[in-house]
This record gives sequence, C-alpha cells and structure tokens, in this order.
Amino acid sequence: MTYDPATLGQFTITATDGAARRGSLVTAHGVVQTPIFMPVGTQGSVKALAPDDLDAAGAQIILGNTYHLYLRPGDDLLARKGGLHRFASWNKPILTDSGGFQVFSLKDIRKLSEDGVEFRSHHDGSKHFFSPEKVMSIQNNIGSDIMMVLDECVAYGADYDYTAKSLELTTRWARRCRQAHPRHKNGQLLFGINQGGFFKDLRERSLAQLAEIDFDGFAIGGLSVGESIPEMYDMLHHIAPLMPRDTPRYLMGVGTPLDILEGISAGVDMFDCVLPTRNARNGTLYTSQGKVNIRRAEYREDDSPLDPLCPCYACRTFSKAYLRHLYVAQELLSYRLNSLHNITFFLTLARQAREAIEQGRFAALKAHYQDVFAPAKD
Ligand SMILES: Nc1cc(CSc2ncc[nH]2)c2nc(N)[nH]c(=O)c2c1
Ligand SMILES: [Zn+2]
Repeated sequence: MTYDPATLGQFTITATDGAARRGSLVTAHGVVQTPIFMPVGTQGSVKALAPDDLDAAGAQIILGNTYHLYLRPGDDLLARKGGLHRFASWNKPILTDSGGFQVFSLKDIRKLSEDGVEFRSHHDGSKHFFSPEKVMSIQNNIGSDIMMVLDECVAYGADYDYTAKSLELTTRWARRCRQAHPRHKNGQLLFGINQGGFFKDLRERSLAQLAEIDFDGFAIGGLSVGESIPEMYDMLHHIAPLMPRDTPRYLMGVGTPLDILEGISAGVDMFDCVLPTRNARNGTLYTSQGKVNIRRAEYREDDSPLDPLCPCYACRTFSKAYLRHLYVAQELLSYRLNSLHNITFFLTLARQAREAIEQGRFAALKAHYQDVFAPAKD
C-alpha cells in the first residue's frame, strides 16, 4: 500500500447544499468520495458478492467486524496473511467496527468493567476479553484503513444516570484507544464514537469530550437501536451540525434509503447498513420505482427487468419472472443477483446524492425518493 503521509486522513469539502456536504477522504488504500454508502462485509466478505461484483457496483469502501474476525479466522492469522486486504483480495479501503456493539448485543453473555468487556463467543461459548488496547491491536492486525474506538452502545430506553455514566466510560476508552494506537500508525485512521443515548445534553457532553481527542473523524453511535424514526431524526439533526465541520461524520448502522438521505441533509458523510444484503436474501429489493418483493405471485410471468434504470448485471440480464423463480426455488444464484442489485441501488443512491449536492438540487432528490418510498397508501 503506498500513500502520502502528508495527505493521509485529509477530508476536503468541495461543495455544500444546505447542511449536506460533498467531500473526499484520503485513506491509505485510496480516496473515498462522500457522501458514501459502505457495504457490510462482517466476516471479510459482503455476503454472496465477490470483489469484482463490488467494483462493478461502484463500492469504494467496505466494512469488517473486529468481533467476528477476531473469533474467526483470528486477527493473528490475518496478520500472518498480510492483513484483511490481501487475505480477501480487496484492495480498496476497509473500515472496521470495534466490536463494542456486537459484544453488547450478545446481551446476557457479557460483563462490563472499567477495563473493558468480558464476553463469550457465539460460536463455542469460550470466554474472551476486549479492552480498548486489545481492540486497537486487533484492528491493527486486520490492517483496516479506518478503525473505530471501543464504545458502549447503550440500549434504547436506558435511563439518564446510566447513560451519563456510560458516556464517561466510552470517553475514557476512546482516550485509551488513541494512546494505544499513535496517530496514523500503519497508515490507519481512527474515529471516535459519540454516545449519550437520547439525551441532548449528554450527546453534547460526549461530543465535547471526544472533540478534545485527536481523531480523524467522528461517528454517531447509539442510534438505530430500536427507537422510532422521528426520535432518530430528531437526535440526528441535533447532534450532526454540532460535530466538527472539517472531519468526516459517520452515522453507524444506518439505514434505509430515506434514512440515508435524511442523514445527508443533516450533514452526515458516511453510512453503513446490512439492509441491502440482508433484505436481498429475503427477496425485498430496492428499485427506482420503490420496494419490490420478488416473492409475489404477480411477478410469476413478468418479463420486465427488476429495475429498468439500474445498470447492474441482474437488471441487464434477467426478468422479474426468473428472479422470482430463483428465489422460490431457493437457488443460490438468487442471493447473488438480489444482493448485487440492492448493493448497486444503495451505491447509486449515494452517487446521485453526491451529484445533487454539487448541482445544488439535493432537496429535490430527497423529495423524489420520499415519493418513491412513501409507505403504501392503504
Ligand atoms: N446502530 C449502531 C450500529 C453499530 C454497528 S455499525 C456496523 N458494524 C459492522 C457493520 N456495521 C454500532 N457500532 C458501534 N461501535 N457503536 C454503536 O453505537 C453502533 C450503533
Ligand atoms: Zn439492478
């Protein structure tokens, strides 16, 4: 990997449209154009897709998961294989989540302390411990271009006192992550994660504390955890504009096409979500005309392409009738074609957002998709 240490981590905003920003982020494996959607490859693969599929779909950066990769194949093995890029033959940027969220979603099989979190593997029940230093070491072995700090994502509905204590712990862990991995060591960037639940004063306290630490970007954590859409949007529009302006803003685990457009309108630059690949596997497909449930009998003899405006291989080559047949017959090709289409849709949406911001017509793009994905009028 060759990169210029002088420009590594540089985030440049080239256009704005309201609070929406068009920018670019320099990483060791290439420049990422924002706003960006990041396909999720939890175990080092975006399910059912190969790197050349992702290239064809326009993917610039994918996500990996510290928790999963640590358990299998092991970060020590990845280090011996030259890191995840070489192991998975993905030569573009990779962002790894720290594992905090995954461990905390393992509800009753984890114990939290000042030093970190003890948990049991969901594979074999074996006991493990993640400290801030440990997750930095794992992400260093993985070799991800953007690392995330170890944080506690408090559950939806956590009370004020618990949330206040938790954000202080997350800040102390963030400081320890920064100390454990010197700035830009191994060409790797490090993002802090804002917490504070649904309490605006706690969100601002968390942000003020993190802003004092030297991070290359800041994520909004603790959203998309079961709250209502209005609650998520309300907090999003409160905190995003308060985040540092000249570093990237990443909204973790979000979201639907409309959530992503809402986030961009609030000033967020980076998004990731399992929806495109997960929904592909249950036949829910996102198209320029709205959601299509390919299982429906109405498509049994439908010779038209899934989405006439989509450039992906599935839409150029097959009919809805064939895609429905593959799904009903549980053919493995169904996973591949549906995933390829949905990932292409989300990446195309991000590209359209970039172009709309450049041309000062982002509000019109957002309004268009609000019509396209408006809940079916019963
Ligand atoms: N909603 C949500 C989603 C994720 C996973 S993002 C992801 N990891 C792997 C794929 N995608 C979160 N991750 C962390 N570390 N903290 C959070 O608060 C948080 C919140
Ligand atoms: Zn398509």
